[in-house]
Amino acid sequence: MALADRDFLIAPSILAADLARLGDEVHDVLEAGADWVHFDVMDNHYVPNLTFGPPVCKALKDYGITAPLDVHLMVKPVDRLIGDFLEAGAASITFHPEASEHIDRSLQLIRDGGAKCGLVFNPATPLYYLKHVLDKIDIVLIMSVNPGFGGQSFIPEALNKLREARELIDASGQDIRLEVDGGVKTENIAEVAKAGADTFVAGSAIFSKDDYAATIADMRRELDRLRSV
Ligand SMILES: O=C(CO)[C@H](O)[C@H](O)COP(=O)(O)O
Repeated sequence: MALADRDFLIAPSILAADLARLGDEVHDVLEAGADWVHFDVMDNHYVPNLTFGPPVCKALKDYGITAPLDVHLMVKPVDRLIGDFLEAGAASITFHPEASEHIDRSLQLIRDGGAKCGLVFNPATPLYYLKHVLDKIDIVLIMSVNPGFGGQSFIPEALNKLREARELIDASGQDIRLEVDGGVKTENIAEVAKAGADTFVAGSAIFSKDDYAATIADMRRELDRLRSV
């Protein structure tokens, strides 16, 4: 899809929010203009960190959050958490192909539960699996850091991966979002969009600032500027 026609979404990662005030933080960032809420699930097994699970996702729904909750599973095994996240109100669930015993089955479980599904690729994981499931996914998520921690620097090689994924998606003719996660900020968002991304996860770049609305507006200005060139 041509850059000018792309609909860009900003998905703040709650990993960087003040977790003691999570409901308010998510409310505030949505009021500030965010589109999705990115929900990083880490299990201290697939990645060396531990975050939150389905009860926290449900608590956000119960708090009144209606924006899509974009659940990124950094867990192994994958399947046994899918049902609980579907029940908790996840709008989309993505997982790492190498963490799933049966990729097609995991995708099917998510779709059967009515959520959007997708695959996540770490910086050194090839897009190899993609071609077999392009007609069955809604999201491709490219990690631009090694998963497990917020606040890391963007790995430049991810730009090549984004270009490659964009070509595959466009050639497939499918309606698939190309999401990017890790080290995305106002200063690099245009370059990342130019490489093909349309959905931007940003944690520390947004939550470390006092004014979320100004930060998100700055990001959108960068994206608009790129679109108008
Ligand atoms: O999935 C993640 C780490 O595994 C985070 O979502 C990601 O790193 C975003 O944080 P930041 O914008 O601070 O880099």
